[in-house]
Amino acid sequence: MVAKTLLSVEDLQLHYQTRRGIARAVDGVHFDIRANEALVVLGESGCGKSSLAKALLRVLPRNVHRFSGRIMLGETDIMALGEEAFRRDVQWTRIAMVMQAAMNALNPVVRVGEQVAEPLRVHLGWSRQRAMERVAKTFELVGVSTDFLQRYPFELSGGMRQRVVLAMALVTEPELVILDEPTSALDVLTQASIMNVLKRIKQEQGTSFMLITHDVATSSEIADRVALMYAGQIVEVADANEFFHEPAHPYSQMLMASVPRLRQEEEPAHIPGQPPDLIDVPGGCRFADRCPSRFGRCDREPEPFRVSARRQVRCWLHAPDARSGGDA
Ligand SMILES: Nc1ncnc2c1ncn2[C@@H]1O[C@H](COP(=O)(O)OP(=O)(O)OP(=O)(O)O)[C@@H](O)[C@H]1O
Repeated sequence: MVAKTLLSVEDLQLHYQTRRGIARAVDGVHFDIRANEALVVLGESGCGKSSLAKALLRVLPRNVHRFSGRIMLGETDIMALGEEAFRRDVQWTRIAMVMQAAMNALNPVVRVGEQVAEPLRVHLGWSRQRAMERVAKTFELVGVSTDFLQRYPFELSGGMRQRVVLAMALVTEPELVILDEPTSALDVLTQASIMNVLKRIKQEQGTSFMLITHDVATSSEIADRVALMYAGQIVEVADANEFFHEPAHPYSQMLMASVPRLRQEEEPAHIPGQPPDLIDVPGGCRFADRCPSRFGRCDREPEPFRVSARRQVRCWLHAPDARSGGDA
């Protein structure tokens, strides 16, 4: 049976006003996430991954110039909700997030059990006792002994602190948990144990995850699907197996060729050039300057072409008429 679509995003835009001009951090993004699915969002630094996450949870800075598009969460059109309804019914309760470097942002003078209870107390208005019972259950879920409830953050290792912030995101039993670079500050063994925790939670709780990272190796651990971002847009979204073994977009292909592998004889490839400035994005395909397959059509901006039921590629090579010649 095909799982239901949990989140569906169409033409999402998040632009910032800056002194130099408008930064188009998220610029026409389309994708969906199914129930009990892990979508990994990959991309180079600065391509808009965190902005995409913040747009979904509506945690926006003051200098937003434009925030638009359509986001359906189940049957709810969450873009149509006013601030108060969004905060009450969606934020931290149906969609929760582990922000980048969250484990370093724990309050040093509050016991971790109390901190994890906060979303239940603040957003759901639960009593202290009821909240602490749920926190204890969530600690077990993420593999933290309940003896740690009374501890302060500085008494915990990095891996344990990361599990605590994960517990904070899971404690309200949200349908979607967004994780922004959840393991980048951790050693490889701790990273692997956190990924195992996520996999187990996904299996046991049916939670959907959107995991943001620039680390292809970590992402392959958990990904059911992969979305690759470039210059504020998703250039390819595909089932993980297809993405890792037969990437379709030229940028995806170059990215996969650049991943170092153990015992590899030849040097991993590198992608020449730089991503464009988001304040001054070129017309046409944003990857064209770095693309070895560039051709005539790339002067116009491609749309995301659906090449199969589960795969979209924003590249003219994959336009419906490209295989029959097009206007190349
Ligand atoms: N509040 C803001 N005001 C202006 N520009 C911003 C703001 N936040 C992010 N940006 C810019 O938007 C672009 C996308 O940033 P974002 O943090 O979303 O990218 P990212 O892919 O998550 O990067 P990283 O992997 O380094 O965290 C960058 O050019 C960044 O400088």
